[in-house]
Amino acid sequence: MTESNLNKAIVYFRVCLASQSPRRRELLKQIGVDFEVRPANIDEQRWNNEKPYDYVRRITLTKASTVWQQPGFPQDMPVLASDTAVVVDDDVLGKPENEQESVAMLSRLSGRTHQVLTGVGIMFANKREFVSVESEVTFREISEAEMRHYWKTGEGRDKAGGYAVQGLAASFVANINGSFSGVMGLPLFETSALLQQWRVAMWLSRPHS
Ligand SMILES: Cc1cn([C@H]2C[C@H](O)[C@@H](COP(=O)(O)OP(=O)(O)OP(=O)(O)O)O2)c(=O)[nH]c1=O
Repeated sequence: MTESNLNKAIVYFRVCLASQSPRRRELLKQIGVDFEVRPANIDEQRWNNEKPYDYVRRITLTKASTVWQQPGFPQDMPVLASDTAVVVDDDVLGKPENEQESVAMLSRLSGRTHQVLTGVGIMFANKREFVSVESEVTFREISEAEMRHYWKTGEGRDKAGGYAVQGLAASFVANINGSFSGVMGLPLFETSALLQQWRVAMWLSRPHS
């Protein structure tokens, strides 16, 4: 394929983002991808003894396939989905529903390093691909008063692990080793590489004159 042909292929590659997350929308926009949004709304319950990686992979691919199978979904558009898990001592922290849960989660993260695992999946017809990125995030010690104040700001409410690195919780984060965008919900380097691979594969599978 010549470079000019590949550039033409880029023009008609639109994806569906299977997510209700405003962060994922913002991040995908940042790398210039043309997309529409259809949330998957699936049951995100973790199975007993399911390893964090297996959990993130299953949930990511279930989000993608749920949207792909929606009645009337256009069968010429790939679906992109993602899932983020905050992992501490092999436990996956969910999203806190009240102040008590929020304080309990932040107490587990205070003064130590945890992992944030984000998966990205893409699905088109019978093809699917999955990649994941694990980042190590180190929090300084956080006082209970700070945790309670943080809950009241509302920022931790719909976030895995009860915090958002892109907001006020940046002042808790002493170090990140990995992908900042991955911690925020969509690892941009890996997402863009995945889309680039697909762009080439889809271009090659089209009839050309
Ligand atoms: C750790 C962390 C998570 N988050 C967010 C990203 C995700 O929106 C959310 C993780 O929950 P997810 O279940 O991965 O995503 P979601 O339910 O918000 O959206 P959908 O399933 O429809 O795609 O937490 C941040 O915004 N910043 C952070 O620092």
